[in-house]
Amino acid sequence: MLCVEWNQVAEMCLYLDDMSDDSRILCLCSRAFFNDRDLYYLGLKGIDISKRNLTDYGEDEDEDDEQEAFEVSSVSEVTVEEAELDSEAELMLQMGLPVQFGGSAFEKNFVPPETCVKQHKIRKKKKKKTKCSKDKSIKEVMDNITDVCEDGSESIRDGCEDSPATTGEEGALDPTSVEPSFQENWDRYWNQYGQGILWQGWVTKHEEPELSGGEPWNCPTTKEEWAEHYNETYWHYYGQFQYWAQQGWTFDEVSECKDLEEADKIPNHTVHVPPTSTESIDCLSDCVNGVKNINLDLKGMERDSKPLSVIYESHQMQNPESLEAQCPCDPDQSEPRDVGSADRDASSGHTHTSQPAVKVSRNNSSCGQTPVNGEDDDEDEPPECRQAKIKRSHELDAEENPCQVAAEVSTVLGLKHGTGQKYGGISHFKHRTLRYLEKGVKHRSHFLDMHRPVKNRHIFFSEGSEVKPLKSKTVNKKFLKGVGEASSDLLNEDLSLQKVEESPSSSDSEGLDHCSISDPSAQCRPSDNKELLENTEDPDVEGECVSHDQIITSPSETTDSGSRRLGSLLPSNAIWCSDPATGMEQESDADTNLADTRQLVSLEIPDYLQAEAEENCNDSFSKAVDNCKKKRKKPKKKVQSLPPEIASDPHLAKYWAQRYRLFSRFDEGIKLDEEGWFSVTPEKIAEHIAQRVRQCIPGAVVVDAFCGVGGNAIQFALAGMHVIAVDIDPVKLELAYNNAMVYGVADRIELIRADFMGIACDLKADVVFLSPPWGGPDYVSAETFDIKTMMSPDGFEIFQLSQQITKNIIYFVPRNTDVEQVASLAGPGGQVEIEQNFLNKKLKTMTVYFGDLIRK
Ligand SMILES: C[S@@+](CC[C@H](N)C(=O)[O-])C[C@H]1O[C@@H](n2cnc3c(N)ncnc32)[C@H](O)[C@@H]1O
Repeated sequence: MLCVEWNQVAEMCLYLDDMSDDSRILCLCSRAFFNDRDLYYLGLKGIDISKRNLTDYGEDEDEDDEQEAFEVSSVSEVTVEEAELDSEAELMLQMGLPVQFGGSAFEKNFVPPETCVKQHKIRKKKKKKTKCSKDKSIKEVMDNITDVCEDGSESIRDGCEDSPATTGEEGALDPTSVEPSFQENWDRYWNQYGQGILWQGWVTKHEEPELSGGEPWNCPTTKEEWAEHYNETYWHYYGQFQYWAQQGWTFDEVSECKDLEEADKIPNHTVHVPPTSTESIDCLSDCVNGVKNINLDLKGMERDSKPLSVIYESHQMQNPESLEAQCPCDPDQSEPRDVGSADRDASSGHTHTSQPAVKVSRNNSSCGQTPVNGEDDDEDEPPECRQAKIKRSHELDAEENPCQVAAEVSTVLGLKHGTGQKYGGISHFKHRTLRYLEKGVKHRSHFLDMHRPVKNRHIFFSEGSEVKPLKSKTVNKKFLKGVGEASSDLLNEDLSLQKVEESPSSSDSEGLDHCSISDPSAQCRPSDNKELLENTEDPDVEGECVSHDQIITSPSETTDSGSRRLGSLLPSNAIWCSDPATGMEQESDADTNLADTRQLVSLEIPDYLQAEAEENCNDSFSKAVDNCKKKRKKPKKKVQSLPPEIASDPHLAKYWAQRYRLFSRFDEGIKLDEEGWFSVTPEKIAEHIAQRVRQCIPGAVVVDAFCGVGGNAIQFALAGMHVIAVDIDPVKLELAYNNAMVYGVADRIELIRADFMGIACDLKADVVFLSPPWGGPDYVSAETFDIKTMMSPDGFEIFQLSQQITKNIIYFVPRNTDVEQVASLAGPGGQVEIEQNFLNKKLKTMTVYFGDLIRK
């Protein structure tokens, strides 16, 4: 299985100068969706995947629909979820999250209609049991926070007064007992947005809804599905709303100046959803009744399903972000600014004589923008469905709205347009066009988490106007830090730590240079690459070539003497993740290299939560959590004993829960060091990349220039490729070898210990895969990631060297990478494919393909 879904969403053209093909870089934007919640659940529950039939979890099934797959998974695990809630709550505590955030509310609350009533009863019963102890502890926590608020600054107090969490005793855990203000807010939200959300979701699932049989909620064939859809959507949004409300977020009522985004949500149909109580929406009948009064404009529907033919054009947009800030839509700006004219002046005399651009301008009369065509009847259509207009070149300047194009691309597609230096001497792009290749991109995108910037003024799924924040960020930060500390305490207390043997070695020690890992007795394999390697002047590269029997090859070989021998090979920061049976083999300070570590964002925890959880602590909360732990009557159920290096570092605990997402065969002896935990490519994504290469260039020789612990190299090998895996760190090579053995592909991977920058020009291969360090965990907090300045080594240099090997290059980059910068790598007249990788509907990474690897 490659991925749940792959599709091309847009074609972006970036023009250097005029609109000629020679000056154009064609950038295909695609999306790949993966679903590995099953593996995550396994990690949470400590189920050994190697003992389970993978098809139970949809692994080998043909999954056409990610959501469907998830639902199946949810249904099959409902009872387990119920039974193991305590252990999950406990784990969430250990992972630095308050228990009420344990798993998304949607995932817990969603049940298919047929089991709705039953599950509701179970839930109630379960709640009775667990509510008492949990609510007590949460109440204590909240009381403590209130204390802090009362002692604190006014801003803190403001946050406390308005926060539902601080005023409601039970609201955090029990949807049926949330305080009235929350329920009222939710009802208002749902009444306002529910209709559009429901319809969007339906349209997204059914590209061309069949309406011959009537409205989906009335039609006998779709009625049930609609009810499920309603239930699922309602609970999903309810969970989201509750979560964000607890964080102090609010939403805006739609005012008269409603932008088209909102209008797009409800294209020409009116929906009336009566106020919904939590009880009523628990039942299927109510689900159906709740949407009885929808009147659908069939004409609007038909219009919406027209094929796409829209191209947005931007002109002379050197700084999209600053332009966005100056958008005429901004109420603070009295005069719309013709940004194009400024640039026009700068490039005086420039005329647009090349091929006419096709353009549609979005109309928003409330924002003072003039419709391009003067017709109003397009206004209610989503932009991707509106009629395309051919525009003469001279019209461009007067009618441009570059800020909207930038905003469109950034918010709809989730792509970042930065101002970073371009590759190959390109100063900037003067023209941009964007054409959607997929119908309903915008609608679909609403259901994806692309980490759009969330300012503390709006609830994240609303795009309304400004409101004041209700929460105090200070409180929240302290609160979360407190959680982090508490979790650390819990970990240290709960899990017996094994004594760690420290390695006496240093990173300067000799290491693997260029050996085939396939042959245990191998000496350096004479190969083209080897010969060339010997010429390098880099002392690291010239490290002595060692035979395989100098390397520890499996956990069982890690005897005392083995450890000592390993110690001479490995740097002092090596941390071995042993399997639970063998325990830890080696650990030391682990400080080095972390600055260059790429940290994969926790796969379930919101980014900002992670960041905040690492800030200063709140002692009150720590105490409360300790109390909670002491008062719990039930004996604790350990999910699985953690390796000591995980147990001793709460930051790693979240990665442990995700171990099967990194390596589904983790329990068979996979080993990682600390950096490995952070930086390995999740298996589903690595598998997908490898399969793409296999399809384009079967049997290719692939250079994995920064192989790390082998996440990608293994998948390339599994896909039938020969892999030359390079890493500067000998520890990584040891681990990569071990992991390749686990997957049975060690004989297809050549390991080279070297600085890729030093040996690149000497390597020969069909494909180069680049997954360099992303410069530390902070990459994700940057608005836009600059591959030149934020990567180490310099991302441009890496690419330039790779081009000397082959044109078929894959660049694995952060999700917030400046797309114009990566596009510039293709050069004028060139092409590139930028693939966004979504794990469980969350944008995680981007994979950029060059050469023959682009899917046309
Ligand atoms: C992000 S990790 C690669 C992860 C890998 N794709 C995986 O799935 O396991 C980056 C790796 O690059 C290595 N590295 C850093 N600088 C290097 C260089 N100049 N040459 C070769 N490897 C380097 C680091 O040791 C690290 O293991």
